[in-house]
Amino acid sequence: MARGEELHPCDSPRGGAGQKEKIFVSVRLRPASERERARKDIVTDWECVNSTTIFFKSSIPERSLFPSAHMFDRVFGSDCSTREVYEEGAKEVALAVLDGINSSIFAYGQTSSGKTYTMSGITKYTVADIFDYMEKHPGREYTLKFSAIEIYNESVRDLLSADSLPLRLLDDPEKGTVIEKLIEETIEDQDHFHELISICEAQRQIGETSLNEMSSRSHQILRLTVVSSESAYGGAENAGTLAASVNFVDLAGSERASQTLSAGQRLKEGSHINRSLLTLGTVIRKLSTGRNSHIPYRDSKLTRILQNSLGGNAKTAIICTLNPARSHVEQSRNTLLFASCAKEVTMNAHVNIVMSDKTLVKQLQRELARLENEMRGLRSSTPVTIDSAADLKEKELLIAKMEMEIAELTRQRDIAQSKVQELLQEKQYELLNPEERSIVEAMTDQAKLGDNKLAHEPDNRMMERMNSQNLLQFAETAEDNFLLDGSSPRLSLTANNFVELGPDPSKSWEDGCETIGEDTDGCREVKCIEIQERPSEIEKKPDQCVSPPDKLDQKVDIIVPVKGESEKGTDDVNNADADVSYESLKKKIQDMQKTINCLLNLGHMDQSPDSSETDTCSSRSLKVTRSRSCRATLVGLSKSPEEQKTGTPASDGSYNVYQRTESSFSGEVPSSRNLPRKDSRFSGAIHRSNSEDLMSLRDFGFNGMTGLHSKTTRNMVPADRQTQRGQDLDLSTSRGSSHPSIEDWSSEFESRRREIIALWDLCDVPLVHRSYFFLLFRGDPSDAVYIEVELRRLSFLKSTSAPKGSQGTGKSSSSKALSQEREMLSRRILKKHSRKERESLYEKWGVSLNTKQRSLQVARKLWTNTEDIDHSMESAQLVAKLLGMEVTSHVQKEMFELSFSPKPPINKRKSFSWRT
Ligand SMILES: Nc1ncnc2c1ncn2[C@@H]1O[C@H](COP(=O)(O)OP(=O)(O)OP(=O)(O)O)[C@@H](O)[C@H]1O
Repeated sequence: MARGEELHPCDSPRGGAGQKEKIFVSVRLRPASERERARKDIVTDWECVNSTTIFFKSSIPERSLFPSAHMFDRVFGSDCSTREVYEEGAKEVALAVLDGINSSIFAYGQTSSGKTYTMSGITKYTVADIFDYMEKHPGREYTLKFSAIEIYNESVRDLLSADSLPLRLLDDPEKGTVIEKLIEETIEDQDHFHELISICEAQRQIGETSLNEMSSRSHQILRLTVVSSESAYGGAENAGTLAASVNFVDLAGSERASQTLSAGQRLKEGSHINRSLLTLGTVIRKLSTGRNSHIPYRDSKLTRILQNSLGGNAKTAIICTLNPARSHVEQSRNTLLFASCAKEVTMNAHVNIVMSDKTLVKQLQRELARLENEMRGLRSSTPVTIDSAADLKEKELLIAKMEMEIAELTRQRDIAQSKVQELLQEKQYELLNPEERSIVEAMTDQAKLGDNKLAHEPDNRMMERMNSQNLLQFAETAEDNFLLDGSSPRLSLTANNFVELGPDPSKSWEDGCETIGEDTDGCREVKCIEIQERPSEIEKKPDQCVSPPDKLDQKVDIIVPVKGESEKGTDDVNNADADVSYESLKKKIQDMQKTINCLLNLGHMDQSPDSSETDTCSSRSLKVTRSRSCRATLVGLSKSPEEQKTGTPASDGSYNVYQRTESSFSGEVPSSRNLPRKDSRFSGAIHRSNSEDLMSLRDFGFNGMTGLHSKTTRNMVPADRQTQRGQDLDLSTSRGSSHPSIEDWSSEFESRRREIIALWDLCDVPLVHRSYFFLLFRGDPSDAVYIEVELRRLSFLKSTSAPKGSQGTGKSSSSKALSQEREMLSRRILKKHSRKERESLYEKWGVSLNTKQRSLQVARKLWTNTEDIDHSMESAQLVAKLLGMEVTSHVQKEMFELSFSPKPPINKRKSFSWRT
């Protein structure tokens, strides 16, 4: 059985650490020796009647008056083994040392009664059990130390020391009495311990031989000290090092000096022996009374050294040994008298934890926290509760009053707001030209055709937004206007701006102002494309782009009444049937939106040579119309010839395909059938069919570029396949094929490179750039995208640097749109810089700071000075749009990102600088 479980103080039947308990007293009657039996002296008057009672059965009449029965904690008869005595009379106390409790085992009795015989066995068994326990608990660290002293004639001698010099006793404020210079041997194993015991016995016999051959007249104290590491006890809560000692005290014979001593040296010896024994008796007797009287520990070396083991912090067991011979009956009776006294002594043992400073601090902190909690508890239990309740009631009244005030103020504010709105609406309406008024009236009529009650609310919101925008415009500075104009996502009818839906129309006019001011992105193209790709979601998304009529010069903001998600809450309050009519309302709003689109596109279509745009009103699949900015990204609105025939997407539907003619810079506009195509996947590319394609290219100012390829059509490299460098690239020279051969690409590459070289000359591109480009891009299929970028870039440079009037006559409107697009992109890029940074850039670029005309300059500078903008992917994408490319495929993204990277990678191809 594990000793810790068996003898832990808490589990002990005799009480745990810190609890009062009596000294465990047992009596052992040794058997008669052979010699004693031979002398017929064995007649014994003692009989152990049971395990706790020894009986005196004297046949001598004069002794019959003595008490005949004595009870102790345990009585061992002559037939009991030492093992039994250890197990039942000493083990529990001895092994308490493993739990950090000091303990002592005394052997008391007259000479030759068996003290040494018993104590040596108990010491041996104890050590064996300690080692056994340590082996069963390898995770704990134990240190076992051993020391041995002999007290003879009130002189303390170290039995482990070779010399016989007496040791001094010192008083330590913490430890009590300590023996100076006492040797403490660390015991490695049981064999080591037995060696040490042999040394002690040898030392003791040397002394005894010189003094008294017949009897042991000295007191021997063997001390085992067990130190266990912190982990051995209790975990973090009770962390600390345990340190305790167990004393095995083999006392000198207790017979009276008169019986053994006569005179001279022997008398002195006897008095000293008795002094320790007598003091021990006195101490035990005084302790047994329980009175708070003086205990004379310091009267002898023995009691002084064993002070703790006798009346303090220790567990103690006393084994009183009896000589069975009738001739020693007096001494035996004295021994029993001593045992009876000792039985009454109460001890107060507790665990000895040697705490580290850290542990002590933690414990003190815990104690402090506990005391603070107690104090708080005391405070809270004081009669403050009445005041608190009164305070609470007062505050509740105050809150109720404030709520009423808030409600009144809100009502007044609403009234004021509605008055302001009415005034602004009137004023705004007056500012509209007749055509704009008719548009607004048409919108209003359209709304009135449905549910008047429901239609009014969006109208009001629309006007709110109009008003808010006007207010905003007046508030902006020139610098802010430059960055905000065209980038806010509101619907704006202006000759120089595109039309786009604004933010959530359900928000108040104050919110609208904030939203407009904050939404600098303004890029709704992606949403438009998503809607296009997932027709089922169209009706859920109010964001639609409307192309503005170019002839409108005056800037007027019109908010199309659109029901947003957040509006539902208002309807719930204002209209009990809101949930039921929500779908119908949404449909009406969509119809209205369609009407607006039609109205607005009428103006636009007047200028368009192709009437396919009218499909935006009539075709279900083309509900989403576009602003000019959207045009750069909206794709796939029209079906390809293949799709028209089969009803399925053309080719594999996975890459950008566009076609160009080879007659460079001719300025001719290709027919709609030869314009770039785009299928759904790369929705951001600029390629579209028919009129969309035409407008797209015009808008971006790529007339020269499209004309450039008028003779030989070609396909762009599929973007997703560009990621697989080294693999065959599918190219085609025919419109219907999407898988061109390597031969086709080679001739294509040569042709394009010639174009590039020609453009370099026209654009006066530095030789360094030309050299790098020429060396790096030498016809690998994956070069297609780089070649394409360079061509576009050069086309742009050419178109923007060429003198006015040299770019063809039919370009003005698309050039204007391109200019607007560049402005918008430039603003978005520059918005990423602080005002200070922007101004320093303008200064660096020599761009005018005071008018909006600078936008074109800024766009051009951003085109050629990409190192001046931040290196984020978003900026790269915006610059890509400036280049007229849509960064949707992995390779393109990668390319632009790397082009912007301040630390170019090892791959030179990727690190090619696109700057001129
Ligand atoms: N229980 C016992 N069984 C057998 N022999 C015993 C027993 N107790 C003691 N003896 C023997 O009795 C003799 C005296 O024992 P021991 O030396 O232990 O007595 P003692 O009390 O220590 O005497 P002293 O006070 O002189 O040292 C020894 O020879 C020992 O072997």
